[in-house]
Amino acid sequence: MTRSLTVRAAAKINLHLGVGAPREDGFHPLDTVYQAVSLYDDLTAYAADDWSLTTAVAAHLGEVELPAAGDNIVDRVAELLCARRCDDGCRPTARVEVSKTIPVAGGMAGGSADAAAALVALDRLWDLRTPDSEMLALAAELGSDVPFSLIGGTARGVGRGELVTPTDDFGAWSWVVVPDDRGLSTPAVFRHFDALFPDASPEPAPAQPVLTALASGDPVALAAALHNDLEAAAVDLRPDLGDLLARGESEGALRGLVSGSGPTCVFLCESAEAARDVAASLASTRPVVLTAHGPVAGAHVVDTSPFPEN
Ligand SMILES: C[C@](O)(CO)[C@H](O)COP(=O)(O)OP(=O)(O)OC[C@H]1O[C@@H](n2ccc(N)nc2=O)[C@H](O)[C@@H]1O
Ligand SMILES: Nc1ncnc2c1ncn2[C@@H]1O[C@H](COP(=O)(O)OP(=O)(O)OP(=O)(O)O)[C@@H](O)[C@H]1O
Repeated sequence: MTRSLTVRAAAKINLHLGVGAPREDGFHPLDTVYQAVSLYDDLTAYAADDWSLTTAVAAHLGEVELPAAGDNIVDRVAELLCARRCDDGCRPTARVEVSKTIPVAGGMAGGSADAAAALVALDRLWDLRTPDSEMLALAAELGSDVPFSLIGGTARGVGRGELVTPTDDFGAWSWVVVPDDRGLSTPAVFRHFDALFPDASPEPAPAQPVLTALASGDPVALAAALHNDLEAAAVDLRPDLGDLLARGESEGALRGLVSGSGPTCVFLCESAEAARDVAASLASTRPVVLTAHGPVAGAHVVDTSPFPEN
């Protein structure tokens, strides 16, 4: 029987996204608070003699183009892990299948989740035993959100978002998630932020109000503290998002927020029941409305077949 393992990785919401003026390397300094929420991609890696990758996107997310095998972030993970952790001259071999339910190009770190899942799965399949600190460093090379996708839960991110520290979170938070059938490009949203705010401070807005609200466990306090500096840029590029945010709040959400660089909009609700009610109301005019809860775990193994214990 072929050895295989499946790793699951979650989407993220930025509860706080403070963005400073761009650094010399073009990246923006961030002070952000990530929360992993219960929308997942599953990645299964099978032992094989060659390298192959297939992706499948959940039907409800519509017709979306993902980069072809060879250009996918999962290919980059395999190359990087092999180059840094395998013997000279080795090449990546595995058959990898990615099954996506995280909206694509939606501001919920779908590609980053797949990268984190691939790091965990291939490290285990190839028995590399990469230390956690090196896994986090490799994750940071792959993308600013990837270290958070590894650790999950609720965490503060600084630097360009890649320097993550778990934070206290005493709540069980209920979300409505409204994806959009047209993605927004993350670099384009950051560029639009620069155009709208040419005098932005180099120091991003501090995350303290959200950290305090998380420690209270009170949804009303968290709703008041939610903050996203990219929201104005995303809404300026896509004014319909502003209408959606207002509508969710009028239907009973405590607060609507663009997720990261958008265009997915998320709505914090008082309870799971309230989230179901808001979702049902929004579903009368939107093709896809989901509910989710957070925080949930980072990239973790959910199935092995048969796989020797170390
Ligand atoms: C918007 C967020 O999702 C919030 O968590 C992230 O900042 C984006 O994270 P990501 O998609 O993992 O981003 P990366 O793959 O590292 O970078 C993609 C592009 O986004 C822009 N970028 C990203 C992160 C950052 N701190 N400043 C930036 O300006 C840059 O144009 C970069 O070329
Ligand atoms: N495995 C993958 N899954 C999804 N997108 C991928 C993958 N590999 C590469 N991409 C590409 O990466 C880009 C960003 O997609 P992704 O779904 O990560 O967006 P996002 O959620 O907005 O990211 P973030 O919130 O981290 O900025 C898209 O152009 C997408 O086609």
